[in-house]
Amino acid sequence: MKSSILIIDDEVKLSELMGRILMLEGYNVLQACNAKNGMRLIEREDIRVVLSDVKLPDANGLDLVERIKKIKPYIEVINLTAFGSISDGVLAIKNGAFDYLTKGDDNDKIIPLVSKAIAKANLQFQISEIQKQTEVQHGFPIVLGQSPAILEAVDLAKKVAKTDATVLLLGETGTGKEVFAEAIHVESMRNDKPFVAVNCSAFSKELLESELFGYKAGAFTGAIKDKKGLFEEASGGTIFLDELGEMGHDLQAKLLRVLENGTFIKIGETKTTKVNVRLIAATNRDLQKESEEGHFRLDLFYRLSGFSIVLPPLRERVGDIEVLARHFIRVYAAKVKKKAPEVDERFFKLLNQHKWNGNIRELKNVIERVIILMDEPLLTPKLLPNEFHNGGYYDLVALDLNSVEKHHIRRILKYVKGNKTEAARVLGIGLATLYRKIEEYHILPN
Ligand SMILES: Nc1ncnc2c1ncn2[C@@H]1O[C@H](COP(=O)(O)OP(=O)(O)OP(=O)(O)O)[C@@H](O)[C@H]1O
Repeated sequence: MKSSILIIDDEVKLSELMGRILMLEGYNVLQACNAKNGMRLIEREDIRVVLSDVKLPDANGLDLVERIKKIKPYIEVINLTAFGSISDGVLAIKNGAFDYLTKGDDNDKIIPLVSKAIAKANLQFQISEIQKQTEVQHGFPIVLGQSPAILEAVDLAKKVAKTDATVLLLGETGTGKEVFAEAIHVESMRNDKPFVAVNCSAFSKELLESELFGYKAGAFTGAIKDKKGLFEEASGGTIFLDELGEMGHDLQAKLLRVLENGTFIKIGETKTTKVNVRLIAATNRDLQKESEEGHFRLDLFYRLSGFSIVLPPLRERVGDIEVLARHFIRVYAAKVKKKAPEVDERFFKLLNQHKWNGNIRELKNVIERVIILMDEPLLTPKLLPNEFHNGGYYDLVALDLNSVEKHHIRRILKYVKGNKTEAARVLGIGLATLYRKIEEYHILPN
């Protein structure tokens, strides 16, 4: 894409000549004969460099630098000063201009100077875009949405963030439990210390213990030197244990001890280690039921459930789907360096009707796919996968939710040629959850 340059000068002939020189260099050139028109163009157009005369009919070009930077800080301004007016040039740079050119005298300097200013402005523009995206990725602003259910969850989370209480986040897969956990950490007094997230289902039971609590050299074959566990890594900060329901009974006992008195014993060690870590746990399983059935320690369940926050599934916050979708559209369009597209209203209508079993993660993936597929700056329903359309996959099978889930898992397993790790990633669930569902639904290998 060509970079745009704006020339603000009431001397039309000179400005046209400069414009032609710059156009021949491949730039897109816009012109304004006074500050008012220039500012209007700056607001409306994607301009990176401004060449502005110092003596404009309605303003002083030196003061314009500040006004421009106020609305688009990445734009670089080059002031055009009258012959012999060094003081203007000095003042221009003092005011934040990139440089100055003496009118009629510096024609051979224009191109290299503009090219340097463009390079700097483009870099600043990219940085400001990245900052815009990361700004919303911390704390509660990231928890997008206005539905009563999510506002209530945010309110609870903000209140508990200021304390040191253990928090249990409950909600289906992809509802944003990890996003919430990090937001609680960011809003807490511990935010200058680490936030360590662990997905318990990603490790075997034995490995999980050594990951969390570490071991002493010689504790088992292969334990060549002492290893710090993630609890120690999170020292002073917060540890987030996702899919906690996957943890074995022995480890649950060890976790309870850390919660009760802040100590644990490393594998192969005899003395205790002390840690000061806040715990946030999450699960998409019914821990109360599992505790009553003996699959989860009741004492640990009581200890954890002191402060629980339920994250609503996306289908219960339909009003937020468009807000989230628009956010992901902006993020993914920027990622593939495309301009954020317009969106056909029917596109949102289909999104609102969808069941979203994979919740926000599913929505995010659908939007990423759509942005990759789009080849015009308009999102239409035809870019959405089959299951969004009448007569699509789910309508055809039209079965109860469990059958649809079973059918879908089978379909994905076939798609990834039986690779369970890949299937769990595509489905947006933990590996252990996938194994549990395969067993539950008696899904046979293809
Ligand atoms: N409010 C939000 N705004 C933007 N993105 C979000 C939001 N909530 C969740 N996401 C995105 O959705 C995806 C799923 O979120 P997250 O991992 O927090 O869910 P989860 O409930 O922990 O899922 P699981 O139970 O499967 O681990 C992530 O990619 C996350 O960035």
